[in-house]
Amino acid sequence: MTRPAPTSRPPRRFEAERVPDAPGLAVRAIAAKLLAAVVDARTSLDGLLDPVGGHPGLRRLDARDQGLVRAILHVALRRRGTIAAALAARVDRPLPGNARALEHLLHVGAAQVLFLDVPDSAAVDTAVSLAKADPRLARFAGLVNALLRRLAREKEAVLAQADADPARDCPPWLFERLAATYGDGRARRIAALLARPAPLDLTILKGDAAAFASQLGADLLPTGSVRLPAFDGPVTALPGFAEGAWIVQDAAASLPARLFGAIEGQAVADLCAAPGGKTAQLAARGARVTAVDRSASRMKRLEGNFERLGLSAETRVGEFATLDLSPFDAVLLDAPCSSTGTLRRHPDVGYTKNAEEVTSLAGVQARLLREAADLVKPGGVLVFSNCSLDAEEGEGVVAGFLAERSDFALDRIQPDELPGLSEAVTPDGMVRTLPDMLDRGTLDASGLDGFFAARLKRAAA
Ligand SMILES: C[S@@+](CC[C@H](N)C(=O)[O-])C[C@H]1O[C@@H](n2cnc3c(N)ncnc32)[C@H](O)[C@@H]1O
Repeated sequence: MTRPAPTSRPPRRFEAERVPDAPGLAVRAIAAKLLAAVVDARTSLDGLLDPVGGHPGLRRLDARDQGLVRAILHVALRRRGTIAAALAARVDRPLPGNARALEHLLHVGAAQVLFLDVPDSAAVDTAVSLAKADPRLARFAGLVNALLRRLAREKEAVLAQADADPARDCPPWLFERLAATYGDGRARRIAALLARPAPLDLTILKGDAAAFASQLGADLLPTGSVRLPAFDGPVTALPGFAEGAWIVQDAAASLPARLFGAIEGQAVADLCAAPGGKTAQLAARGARVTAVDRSASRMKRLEGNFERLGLSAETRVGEFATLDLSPFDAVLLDAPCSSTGTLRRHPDVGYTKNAEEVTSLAGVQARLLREAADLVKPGGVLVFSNCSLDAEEGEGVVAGFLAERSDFALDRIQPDELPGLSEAVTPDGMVRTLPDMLDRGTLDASGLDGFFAARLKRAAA
């Protein structure tokens, strides 16, 4: 990248396509911009970080620097409450309310100082340089310097207190809902897990999971998934990737497809299929799968994944209720939801979603469940699932459906269907995983995504 020619005009603020190219500066400038996009404009981080369609400045960085941007953003969002409190405790008076860019720059600096293996001097100096280069922030450069240096000096004290109140790092609207549903103590335990980086879980599609776990020195979970708690490299380098032996999938996300039991040779529809994790599980177990998704680009990803995995499925793009589909022996509806159960992997969700959206998504799910039910043959099975922590999107949707549809009944899931995770089976026979389940000794090795699943059976004709 070449440096822009010197200009006599005052420096412009950095735009997406105009970022500084001194070592390390672009990384922090982009991180601050993307943090603003998530927190202020509620933009999904996945879209911003996408290697193809994501932020243009990010795409120009090399893989290592892209990784650093991702790491800064993940920890800045996951630990947002701790960072905000640590900064607030070290300023004499509150930062000016309109200085959002200053706040984002400080959060990016503090995330590195407190939680990442980045030299303090690099974190502080880049923040100060960026402040000086931005006309809105130049007058705060001294404050940025003093505040981040003080944070670096007092890091140990901050970190010693970081886990004292797990609720602090949970977006307040979400904590309120968790506490209302699961009680204050449980909500705090869930929040403590949500503040940790997620382990890497693999679902083994070919071969023996136990042998694979021992080859990798990984943890074989009682659910059958293989867990690498602190994996930080490219998954493509792991054995079995090229052979399509496994998919990356949280242990909780692997459960809904398992609830169908033996499905070899059956006609199974996966109606919200892309990018295809659960579709792959169904196809690997010998079902004749029809995969539907309304998103053509996500369906392309499913097809790419299936190529690597050496699996096949019929694919259809469109809203499933508008397509000409004949009824199936079994149907999976893994519905779009608020995704709050995946916060550990997607820490932006707490800032891009809110309580109103939970209610509106529950309405969408209720409609999709009604539509999906019509695609189940008499005597057939329908599994409804999503990755929300919210009862309104799970138990509430199923209760509303059963009140309307006398031709369907709950097919109760038995605790022994989820070995090692029977606590996730509710008294009504549904699955509700919570992030504080699946204790594996340490916080970083424990937990799983929040997921909901119910199995419904249609009456025989
Ligand atoms: C939670 S994601 C599915 C994840 C997927 N089951 C997996 O395990 O990889 C929800 C998907 O539903 C799709 N979708 C939403 N409404 C739809 C509809 N009416 N018909 C088909 N697909 C839909 C979205 O495009 C999105 O890909």
